[in-house]
Amino acid sequence: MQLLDGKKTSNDIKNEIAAEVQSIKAAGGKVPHLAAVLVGNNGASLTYVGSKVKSCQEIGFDSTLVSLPETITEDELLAKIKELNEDDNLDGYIVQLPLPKHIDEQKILLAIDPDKDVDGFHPTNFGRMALEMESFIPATPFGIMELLERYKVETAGKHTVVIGRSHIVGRPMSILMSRKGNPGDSTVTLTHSRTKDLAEFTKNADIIITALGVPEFLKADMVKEGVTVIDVGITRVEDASNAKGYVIKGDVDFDGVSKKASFITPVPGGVGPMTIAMLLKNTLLARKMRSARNQ
Ligand SMILES: Nc1nc(=O)c2c([nH]1)NC[C@@H]1CN(c3ccc(C(=O)N[C@@H](CCC(=O)O)C(=O)O)cc3)C=[N+]21
Repeated sequence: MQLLDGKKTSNDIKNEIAAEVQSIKAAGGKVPHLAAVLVGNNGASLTYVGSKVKSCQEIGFDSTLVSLPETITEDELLAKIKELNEDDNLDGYIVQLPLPKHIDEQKILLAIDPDKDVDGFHPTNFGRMALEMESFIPATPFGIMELLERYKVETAGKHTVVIGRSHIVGRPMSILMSRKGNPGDSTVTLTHSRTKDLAEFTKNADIIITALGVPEFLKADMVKEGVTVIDVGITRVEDASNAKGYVIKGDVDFDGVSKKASFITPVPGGVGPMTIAMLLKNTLLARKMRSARNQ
């Protein structure tokens, strides 16, 4: 069994990006600038946005945290987005999800300039991804593709089963794995909450990518020998014995499934850290695209 070490790989990627930032600086260019918009103060969101800002500092990016009150109206948020779109000093930004219920998420995502949409959530970027054109690829699926590539997991002709059809993980993942190329060229089954006999699919899968949010859902008797398992689940489970008051659980019963797997991601330290690294990679791409357009 080979562990797909997201923590180590994300550090490698961050070092590669940091080196590129140094050469941009040496050539007198502008360093990439990422902004994160955070509405309200959900605990998990604060943690993620915090580590995004910290990572920017580590690798020499400029970063801006736009912190807005939970009570902000949709129009006020749209005005803020217009401002970010027009800011010539900004290469890319993300609007941290989920947003408060009184705000229409789709309306917000549509307002983001696709050239600054480093999350790759705008329909333009999603469409470009599906059509195998150059685009920003959503950071979590992008991170999974990068892990598969760096660890040389064979995907061509393999049966990939994706669990979960969310717009930010499951659906894009199913598209990316079916695209031409390496990683890719996979035969994909996208399963979800209405799927009957899920285990009949997972038992026949060469690669399982699970983004469900149900702790330890995938058990050893649901997978075949030699399977590759990518665990995108991160659920905070209360645990008084832990200093933080919670532990993070993935969708996979790691102890059981890892005994049968050829490759497997841990949680934490798997897909999560890769997500941040690939967001930085998208921001670097955004900067290069802007400088090619002479801005
Ligand atoms: N617009 C937007 N873009 C996102 O990319 C986005 C988002 N909204 N909303 C929430 C999800 C979730 N997400 C994670 C990022 C890093 C870790 C991560 O680094 N996890 C660590 C553990 C971190 C912890 O202690 O909680 C790990 O798995 O090792 C997890 C989850 C990005 N998301």
